Amino acid sequence: METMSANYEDRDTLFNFVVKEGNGVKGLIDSGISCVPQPFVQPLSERIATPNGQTCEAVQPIDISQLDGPCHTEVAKQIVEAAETLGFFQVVNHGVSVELLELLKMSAHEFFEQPPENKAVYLKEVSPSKLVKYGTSFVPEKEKAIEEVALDFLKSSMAMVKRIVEVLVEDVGVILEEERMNSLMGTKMVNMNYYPTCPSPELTIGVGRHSDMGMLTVLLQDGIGGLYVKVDNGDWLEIPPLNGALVINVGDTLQILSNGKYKSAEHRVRTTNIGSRVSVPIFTAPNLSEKIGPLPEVVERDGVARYKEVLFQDYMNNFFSQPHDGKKSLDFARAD
Ligand SMILES: O=C(O)CCC(=O)C(=O)O
Ligand SMILES: [Fe+2]
Repeated sequence: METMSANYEDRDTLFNFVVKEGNGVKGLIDSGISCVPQPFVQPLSERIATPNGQTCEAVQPIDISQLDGPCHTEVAKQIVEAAETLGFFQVVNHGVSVELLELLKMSAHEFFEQPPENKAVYLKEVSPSKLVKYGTSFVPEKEKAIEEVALDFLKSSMAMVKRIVEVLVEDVGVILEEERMNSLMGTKMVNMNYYPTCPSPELTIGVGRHSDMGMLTVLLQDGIGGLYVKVDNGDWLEIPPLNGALVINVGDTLQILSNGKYKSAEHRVRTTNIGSRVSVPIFTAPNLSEKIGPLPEVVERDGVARYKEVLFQDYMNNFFSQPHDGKKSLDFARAD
């Protein structure tokens, strides 16, 4: 175990403490540092100076419960437009109980606020489960409570996710067979992110610029704020916390399938000094053996295939082989 006098300016010491020993960035903050160690200081171009972004029409929440009622056309249009422009939107009346969302946020805080030695048993090198890892997931036998809420969240949001994907796919004139739909959404993962209070938020970032690789991401964020999405003109727009709402964003796979119609959104997260923040994303992605490429009907209509067909496993390997760099991940599938 490191002591308070450890030299966190040294990359290796820092890596061992934060990653290998599983103390996380939270452990660093808890050790009493008053400034972000040099290796975490971001180049000017990556820092997020403004505490608040602008908000605009595009982030007004969509009442998804209206999708299968008399306003179907209107609501479907809102979803399609948001997916085509920002690639991000919020939904309310989504069928996931608001009590469950509250419980989830509480459980995430409880999990991360445990002493480091309790969390260390879930580190990926030692975790008893292949699917369950500290930083990405949990140990079912050991963390029954947290596993149950996370699973509930996953289960109760899936119908909504599928419905949104259906609406988006229908709008490009395609009806996917049940089997293909299930293969395209066969990989599901719930993460819990914890952003400790940061002594110098202006120097660093919570999560760097990236896009998500899958179909759609559902994200529960708490009231702290700090999630930004890149707009076409290069500005960053904050997706404001909205109690009871869920954030939905388009991933790379859906951009590829739609031949570029839907925008996998480049996003990033600011840190703050007002309090710790938790967020809980559910990622849906294809089965690893699934081939992904622009849907043939769309290519025919567009007259060009903007992406080539790739095995999702290869897409994912490439995605995780590089550090975050905006939407560079899509280059792997770009047609030459
Ligand atoms: O914490 C957030 O608001 C977003 C996190 C995120 O982008 C991710 O986990 O992929
Ligand atoms: Fe993300």
